Amino acid sequence: MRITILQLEVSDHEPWPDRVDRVVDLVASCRDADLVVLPELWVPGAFASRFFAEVATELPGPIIPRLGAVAKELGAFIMAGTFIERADPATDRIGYNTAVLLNPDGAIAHTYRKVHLFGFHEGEARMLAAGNDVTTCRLEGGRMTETATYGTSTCYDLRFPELYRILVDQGCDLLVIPSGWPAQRLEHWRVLTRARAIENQLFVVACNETGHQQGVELAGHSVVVDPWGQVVAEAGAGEEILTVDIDLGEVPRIRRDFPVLPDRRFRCVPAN
Ligand SMILES: NC(=O)CCC(=O)C(=O)O
Repeated sequence: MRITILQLEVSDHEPWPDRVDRVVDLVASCRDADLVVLPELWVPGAFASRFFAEVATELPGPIIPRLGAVAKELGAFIMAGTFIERADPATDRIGYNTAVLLNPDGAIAHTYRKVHLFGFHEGEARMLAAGNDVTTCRLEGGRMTETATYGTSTCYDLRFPELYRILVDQGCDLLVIPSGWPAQRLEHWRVLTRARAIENQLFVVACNETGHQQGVELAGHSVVVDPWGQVVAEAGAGEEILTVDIDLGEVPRIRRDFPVLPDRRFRCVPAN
């Protein structure tokens, strides 16, 4: 399976409508990918909370159909990153931080509302509503010759390992993590992406932003980690397109040869 990560520069100096046009063109250039992956909240910027209300939309909104048309043209899945999905106006929250997967027909195949909101009472933690559902989606068709069980989580979720056990219990072998992770905590990113791959014995595809938003420097260093915890490919600090071929057959091989998961003793229950 060929995966292309678009590690986008998302900086305050670029007006977001310009970025949307630029990114749609970039995605359209990914001609040989089975799956194209975009980062978290790349339209406003993960830390550019002053734009959240302005870009909030019901799904699909104006941008996702443009990417859907590209998915159809490429015959590829597009993990379109995350969007501010407008919430019920009766609540005091603008919306959800929602990850959207498009299938090769250009339709929405899966959504995931970020469960753990970042900011400790500021930023998205104050402005957005948390999701509760953790589900997987089968990837087959399009250009793909194999099938994957796709699961996703968003950025800060990486710090909560119990979420990933729910995905593993649903057969997840490909974990895609759109992110807006700051440079200040790059070493946490490196350790946690590998830890999630090792403990769950699956592929981790983590797509980060780069650039500067509201005084925060984003780390870049998007990464693909195999189910043994080895880094298959890692981007640098700037905007970059990273293409990698993975063999999903490694997941059942490693789970068979080093069968850690059946030794689990505890199961997770939602905290609230
Ligand atoms: N966008 C985010 O969720 C940022 C998470 C973060 O900075 C951290 O976990 O550290």
